[in-house]
This record gives sequence, C-alpha cells and structure tokens, in this order.
Amino acid sequence: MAKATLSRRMTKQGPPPTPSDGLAKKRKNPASTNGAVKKQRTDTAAPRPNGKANGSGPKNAANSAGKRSTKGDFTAYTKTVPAAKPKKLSVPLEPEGDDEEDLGSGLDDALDSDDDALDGADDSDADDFANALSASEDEDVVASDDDLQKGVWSDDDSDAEEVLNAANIAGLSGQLDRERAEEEAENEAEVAEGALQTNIAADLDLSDEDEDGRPKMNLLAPDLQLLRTRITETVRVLTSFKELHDPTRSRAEYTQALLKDICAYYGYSPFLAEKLFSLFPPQEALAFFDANETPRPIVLRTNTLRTSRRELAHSLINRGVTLEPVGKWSKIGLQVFESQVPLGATPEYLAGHYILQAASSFLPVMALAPQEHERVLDMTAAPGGKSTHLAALVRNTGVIFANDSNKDRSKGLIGNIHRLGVKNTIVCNYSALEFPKVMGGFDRVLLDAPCSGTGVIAKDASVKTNKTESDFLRLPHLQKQLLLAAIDSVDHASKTGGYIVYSTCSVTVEENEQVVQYALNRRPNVKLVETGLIFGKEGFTRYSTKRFHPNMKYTRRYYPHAYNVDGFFVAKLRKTGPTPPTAVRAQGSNVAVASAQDMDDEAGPGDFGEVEDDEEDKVEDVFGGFDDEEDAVLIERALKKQVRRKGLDFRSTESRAVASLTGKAVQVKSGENVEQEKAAEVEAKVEEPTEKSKPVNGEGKKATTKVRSKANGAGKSKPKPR
Ligand SMILES: C[S@@+](CC[C@H](N)C(=O)[O-])C[C@H]1O[C@@H](n2cnc3c(N)ncnc32)[C@H](O)[C@@H]1O
Repeated sequence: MAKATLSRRMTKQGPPPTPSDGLAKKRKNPASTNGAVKKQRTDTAAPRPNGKANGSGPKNAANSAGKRSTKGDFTAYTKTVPAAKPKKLSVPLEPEGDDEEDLGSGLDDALDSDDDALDGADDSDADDFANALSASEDEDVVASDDDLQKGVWSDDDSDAEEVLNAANIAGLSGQLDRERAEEEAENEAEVAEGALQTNIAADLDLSDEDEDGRPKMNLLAPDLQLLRTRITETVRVLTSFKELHDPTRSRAEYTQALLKDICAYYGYSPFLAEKLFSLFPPQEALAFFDANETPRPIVLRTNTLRTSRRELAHSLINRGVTLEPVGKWSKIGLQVFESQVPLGATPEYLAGHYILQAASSFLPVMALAPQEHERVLDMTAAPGGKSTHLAALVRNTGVIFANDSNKDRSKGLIGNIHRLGVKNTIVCNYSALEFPKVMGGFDRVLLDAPCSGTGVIAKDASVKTNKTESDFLRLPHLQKQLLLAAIDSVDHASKTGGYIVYSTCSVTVEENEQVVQYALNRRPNVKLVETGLIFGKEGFTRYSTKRFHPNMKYTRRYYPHAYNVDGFFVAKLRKTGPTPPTAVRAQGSNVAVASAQDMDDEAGPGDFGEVEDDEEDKVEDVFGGFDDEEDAVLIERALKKQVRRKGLDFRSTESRAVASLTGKAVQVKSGENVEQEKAAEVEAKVEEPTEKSKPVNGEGKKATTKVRSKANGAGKSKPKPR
C-alpha cells in the first residue's frame, strides 16, 4: 500500500519527460555526496482502491521497495539530517556544513532559473515558458535512499545484533537462511495464486446472476483481486472488441458489466462511474480510476514576493525536507518527497516564503498571465492560493480584487494575503454574480469556479458517491452565470489585457466545455484563445452528441493519470467588444429572464449546450446585433416550451411569464415553476440600477442589486488553497 502511494507521490508532475531530458541529466556519484543518500522511487502496478499495489502482495511490494530503481528521472534534492536518536546508517553522515556546500552547488544549477524571480528579470508566465525548456532544473542532484536504509537498519534488526557472538553466529545465520527461504516460498505461492486467478478470469462470465439466479455483484465482501482481474480482462476485450468478444455479448453488455465492477472495486456511484468512464477510452478510464486512488505529490509554491526558489529550497533542505523542482513548466514550484518537519509550520512557512498548493492550481494563474500595474479580479478567491500567486506575478503592483461570497473562507484568504506579504489586494465579499454591477473595467478576470471536484477525488473520496444528477445541473448553471459575469466585468478595450480565464477542478464536460460554449453563445463579444500552457490535453470539440466550437481545442484538460496532477480544466477567453447593454441586467436584475434563457439552452441531456457545426460561424460573426424584441420572442417561446414540458397550461401562467420577460416583475421564488426551480440558487431582488464602478465599501454594497447565491457550496468546502 505504502509503495503505491509513494510511487504517485514521487512521480514527476507535468508532461512526461522526453528522452533528451533523461540524457541531459548529470548525476553525482553517490559516494561523493558526503553522506547524502540516494532516494529511490519505483513504478508500481495499478493500485488497489484500498491503497494496495495490485498484482503483488504486500510481501512483493515490500521486496520491490528494497530494489534500486535505475530510472534516472527519479532523483530528489535531499539533505540527510541527523535523526534525534542516532541510528546506524548504511552511509555515514557528514557534518551539515559539508553537505550544504555540496548540495548548494547542485541546487545552484538546478534552481538558477528561478533567480529571476526576485531580480529584475521579467518573471511573467510567458517568460516562464520561454525559459522553462532551457532551464536545467534537474541537473546535479543528490539523492537518498531512505527506504533502503529502513529495510536494512530497522529497530528489530538492531536487537538481533546485540546478541550476536562467535558462539551463535552459525546458528543465527542458518536461521536467517531458513527465514529467507520461507519468505521466497511464500512469494512464489502468492505469484502462483495470482496466476490461478488469472486463469479463472479467462473464463469470464459476465452474467448478472449466478446459477441459482441470485445477483452476482451483491457479494458481501467482494474479492478485490478477482474484480481487478475481471476489470482488466473486460477492458482488454473492449479494447480489441472485434477479435476478443464473445459473439453472444454486445459491447454495451460488456460496458455495463465493467461499470458494475468499477463501482464495486473503486466505490463509485453508478451515476458518476458512467459519467467519468465516458470521458475516456476504456483503458485510459481505468488509468484514471487508478490514479484517483493515490494522492498527488505535495507541492510548495515559492512566494517570489519574499524569496526565490533557490533560497527556499536551501532553507528547507537544511530542515530535512527532500524536494525537487516541480517540473520544467514552473519556475516556482517545489515537489516534496519527504519531510522531517510539518510543512505548514516551518519558520519559512510562517514567514510567508511559500504556500502549500496543488501543482495544477498554478495553471489558471499562468494562463491568465497578469501584467504589472493591471486591475485584476479574482471572482472566487478564497482561500487565496491563486490570488496571492497573481499578486506575486505582478510584483505587488496594480490592484487585485480578491472576492469570495463565503465570509468564513474569506478569513483564510485574508490570512494568506498577510502572511505572504501581498500589498496590492482588496478583499471583497460579494456574490460574484453581482460583479459587473459592483465594478467593471478589469484588465483580467480569473474565475476559478466552484465545482463538483471530480478532478480531486484522490483528495476527497466522498465525491465518488455524493454527487448526483442534480449537482451536474445546479453547478453548471451557476458556473454559466458566473462566467457571463466574469466576461461582463472585463474591459474589452484594455490596452494590456481583456482576458478571462475560466477554470475548475472537475473533469466533466458539463462543467467545462459546455459552460464555455454557453458563454460563447451568449456573449459573441468573446473568443477562445490559446492558454499558453505548454502541456495539457485539448478540450473536447465533440463529446457524445454534442458539438462545440472548433476553438474549444484551445482549452486544456489535466488528468491525474496523464500528468500526476489534480484533474483540472483551463479555458482562456479574450473579450473583443463591449458588453451588450442587456447583459449586466441579465446577471442580476433580470435573473428570471436569464434563467429562462439558460433553460432553453439546457433543455435536455441531448441538446445541452450543443452547437451545430454550421452554426459555429454564425456564433462568431453575429456580434453587433442584440435585438431585444427578437430576444423577447425567443424567450417567450422558450418559456412556453418549459411550461408545456412541465405539463402545465401556459395560459394560466402566461401573465407571469410575460411579466418576467419584460422585466416588470422579477421576483423568483424557488419551486413554483420550471424557470424558478432552475433559478433556485440565484434568488434576486431588484433595487436601484447602479452605475458600473461603485467603490467597494459598505455603501457600494448597499446600493447594488442584492443577489444571494444559495448554491455555491459556501461553507462546505475546506478552506485549502487549490
Ligand atoms: C474553487 S474555490 C476557489 C479557490 C481559490 N481560487 C484558490 O485558489 O484558493 C471556489 C470558491 O468559490 C466561492 N464561491 C462560490 N460561489 C460563489 C459566488 N457566487 N460568488 C463568489 N464566490 C463564490 C466559494 O466560496 C469558494 O471559495
């Protein structure tokens, strides 16, 4: 179990290294590292959901732990600190000073790319990328092998040694031989057992019922090994279906059987298993489910407002932290392999030299690429991982508005802002839906939206079972509204910017491509642009029956199995024209209208966010014409459709529907009719229409439209930087 965990934690984050990366790597002779020992990392077989490595029993896992990996990529910066209680070590430790000197020279090479962070050089993300490929972060590394040490010098072993003398040495040595032979025999038996089970699985029986007609999967204690074998076998059949399938069984039957097994093995609800499975070819889906069983590496983001990555690495190494640069794509991330100290309580942490942040959380900020002296809005900012990153990138210049609707989470945001020495940020506490009314004209806006968290199942396994169909209607609805608000808050005429980045830590299409497509449909004054991120899979332009804008390929998808990072989605939009006059109203005062429009777009599972291929050009060219009357007709038609779908008589509700269309009476209460149900999370009450740029203070807040978000998950999520 520990081994599987170790492997993922240790595997490099980001794109897999190219062969030239490995060749370019220089390595120190372990003997010349003055006591530093080589850190070993091994690949493992697919993990069990309970954390055990598959295909190998605990013994095998333990055995493999003792073998040296020959993989050059897996080395870590380390400094072996003397343990509190002296232990016998396979390599003697030198005094700290010597180590430091040696490690220092290694790190100088490895970390020199981030020196720019504090001195004059432009450390914008564009620059990040340009330099990333030439940076020699992984050179001259010093490695350790604690696993090996532990295996050899366990406490138990030292007890045995104390009674070792000339008289009993032969006897003890014989006993050791016998023990080793027994262990080998056990291992062989285990391997044989595995093979036996594989043979059983070869006669794969996919029927739902056993001979007595009882449902098969209602096993009280499912045999995980058997399930795993069967899953692997079914995936194999699905992958080469023509050649391998049983002619009496259809692909759908195989898929259904596989999904059942996946639910039993990994513990997903059938609903979510199917949703996630449908994102990938079967083999890749399996890799995704496996990757969700192991934690991602611990990562620190260097706070370049206070220090450089090189200095931080030196300080932490001196405290006994084993780390290395997160990957060539970032100049500020450090991946931690091992630590003798709690990373959330080191003097460096308390002094704000770093923040603990998942690697994929760097990506939206890098994509937004804020420039110095700009006005930037982080719409959903708590607890501030990305806001403080934004502040560091602009070197505390310009103004960042860090907003979050959740007061409690905002406390964490304020704490991080102070700790990290951020001085250009104003914290506010609005529903982001209000923002275009509170204040507009931003150069750039980041919307790191509340989401279902299907990208972070490794962190929060409850997602496997607690997400229902309604979550995947409710959340996308909120996300769409938020994205429109983000777009409407940006100044299209910004000299340096005019960009919006939308991100989630979810991998579902409903929360990502469909949300972006919705925004493209509703706001022809934006277009998708390249994120500038050097890795990540292209967003879907087609999914099931849905067709998205061809530029959806510019969006980026991140998966744990592909890059060993949290699942994430990043889209970057550029605003090309002014916000249409009706748009801001649609965000707040005319919520019922907006909801009705959304409903039309979300009419059913099949046509949710769909765009016909031939409509795509129209979507891009249509900007310039916002015809309220035409919209009103369309909206009325949509409302009628909705009411009819509910089985109600439109005439009896007509006056209300028409009123809501014309914006005369926009009081939405949940549960009364279809559009009201859909708008349930956004209850709006209109007061005075306000100008765009009200100061962000108590007064400004009072004077603006009150929009309460009930469905933002506020208070539920842990206030931890993503
Ligand atoms: C994914 S988290 C943001 C994480 C943050 N960007 C970071 O990097 O630390 C989503 C945040 O959205 C906030 N939120 C949800 N609905 C909101 C709304 N309508 N307006 C503003 N914030 C909202 C939640 O309180 C939550 O803190």
